[in-house]
Amino acid sequence: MKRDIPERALADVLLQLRRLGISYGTNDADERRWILRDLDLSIREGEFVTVMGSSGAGKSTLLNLVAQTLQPSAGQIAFRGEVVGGADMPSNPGSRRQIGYVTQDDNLLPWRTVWDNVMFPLTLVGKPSPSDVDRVRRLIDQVGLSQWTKHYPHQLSGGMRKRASLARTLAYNPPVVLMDEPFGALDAETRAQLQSDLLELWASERKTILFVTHDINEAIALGDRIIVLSGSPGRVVLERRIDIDRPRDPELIFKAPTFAGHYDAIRECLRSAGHP
Ligand SMILES: Nc1ncnc2c1ncn2[C@@H]1O[C@H](COP(=O)(O)OP(=O)(O)OP(=O)(O)O)[C@@H](O)[C@H]1O
Repeated sequence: MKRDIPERALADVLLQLRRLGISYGTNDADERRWILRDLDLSIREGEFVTVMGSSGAGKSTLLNLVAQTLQPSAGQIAFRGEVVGGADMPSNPGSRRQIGYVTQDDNLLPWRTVWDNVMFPLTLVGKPSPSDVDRVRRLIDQVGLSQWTKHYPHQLSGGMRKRASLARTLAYNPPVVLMDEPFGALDAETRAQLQSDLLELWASERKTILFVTHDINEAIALGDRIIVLSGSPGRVVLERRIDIDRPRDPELIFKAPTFAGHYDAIRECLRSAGHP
């Protein structure tokens, strides 16, 4: 594996995957098909990690393991040094609440307004406090939907629904946010705007983000670090730190002096992994 990341002290590691693996099949170990195997990854507090890889390499599976919606077949997941998930452990609803998940679909509830959709996760855990309400108002403002709080999802554009979905995920303030190709279906202009807005939100909220994308420009524009998964079973085959200064403008990221070097290295790695 090509790795340009120095070994880091574990002190600032928020999330650690240790020899993580998942397989499907019969109970006979020999017949199981491993989707991910022996995956080691440490993610620092506040880090933005983008995940790339060929189709079927296990990117969504990786997010589902971190979200604990899938049970690993091997290895462990540690959060702030404490093991919260593993092959021999039942899933832990308490640690799941540390994780926000923005999926490819926005998953907004069609019968609720924007305001009620964003409030929804908070209402699940009790009566929202005045500070919760303030936070939701601020998030809706930050994603540019203040004029749309009384509208229903079907009255919004695709980009606006993504914004509402992002605000809803951030509403309960999870330290980790997983994003699975959230902007994949949007037109280029909307996508660039959402990327910028996401970077602003990330800077103000200081979340730790694990973001899956098929778009090399997007991966470079957003990430502190890019990892590429490949193979069957999937493993990390490239890990690359993106040394481009922040704040970044996703639309002009190609002008950064080191952009071409990153782009070529990632493209080459994806090509040899069978990515079109
Ligand atoms: N329940 C399951 N049983 C068996 N195999 C599964 C199951 N779920 C996923 N897989 C397999 O796991 C592999 C990884 O799937 P995953 O969706 O994580 O890939 P991905 O990298 O996100 O792909 P894409 O880029 O196409 O979204 C695929 O080969 C898929 O067929």
